[in-house]
Amino acid sequence: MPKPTIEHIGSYDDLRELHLLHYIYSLPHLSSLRNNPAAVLREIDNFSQTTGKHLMTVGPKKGAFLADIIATRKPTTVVELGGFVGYSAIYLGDALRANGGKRYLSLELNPVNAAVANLLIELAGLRDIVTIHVAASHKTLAEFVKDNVIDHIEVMLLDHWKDRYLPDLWLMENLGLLKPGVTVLAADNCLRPGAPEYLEWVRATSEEKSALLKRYGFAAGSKYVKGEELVKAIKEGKEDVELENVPGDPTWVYEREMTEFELRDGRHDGIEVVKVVGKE
Ligand SMILES: C[S@@+](CC[C@H](N)C(=O)[O-])C[C@H]1O[C@@H](n2cnc3c(N)ncnc32)[C@H](O)[C@@H]1O
Repeated sequence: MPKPTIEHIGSYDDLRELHLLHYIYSLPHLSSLRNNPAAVLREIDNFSQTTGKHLMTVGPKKGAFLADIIATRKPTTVVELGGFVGYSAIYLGDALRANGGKRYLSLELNPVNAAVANLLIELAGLRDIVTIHVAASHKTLAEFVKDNVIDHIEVMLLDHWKDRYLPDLWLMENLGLLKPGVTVLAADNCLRPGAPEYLEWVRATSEEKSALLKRYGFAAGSKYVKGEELVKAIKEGKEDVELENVPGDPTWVYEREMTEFELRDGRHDGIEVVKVVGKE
């Protein structure tokens, strides 16, 4: 009988996400990892060192930087786009709990990655605070609005595929999820592999952003359902509404800062932190 073909299992062709699970669950000291987020994170890092299989997690340095944002802002809810095997959810879910927060919502497209993450989050004892939502981020964000799961973003980690950073920001600009003086967006990998379109947008003036929208082919007065109309359509359960590529709102004003981190190979990556200031 021919083997069934499953086009995508994990994010890596060698299924290292599944090897990671075997590695962790074969550890002789597994019981010492239970309800111990730091120990689970240490073992995820050890897996890469021991096997030479790199995992695209935020890792300890960027994890500490992001945890500091949570300690400073003390959000009730954190949303992350791109959960992978749960490293950032464990790191930041733990930081959120330590700072009085209640919900860490992790959005992950790939169900196999989500299954791995769920087991590791459970092992770390964070089941009560971290939930994983399996779908493309734009769909889950719209569902959150429809079901009143969130009415604004407090702290968000953007760490999914880099070409989705900007369309998802545009969606949030339209859905009223950005709250001046409150919302902080931390976008990983802005230098490597890089998210140039996202950086260009959050650094542009409103005139420059209007010009960018034209460049992206959004003609003025085009028929996209935007802003409050889009929120209404989502709440009414309309299914044919465009979510994946909604033109951004050029009037949002952002303050931004890039923090650089040295990677294992000596090259640099950066997290762009954007604070929502208001609207022009
Ligand atoms: C860089 S990894 C995330 C790493 C994770 N934040 C960590 O530090 O452990 C990117 C993840 O984003 C997921 N992803 C990519 N595009 C997505 C989308 N549109 N919605 C949700 N998840 C997405 C991929 O399946 C992958 O697991």
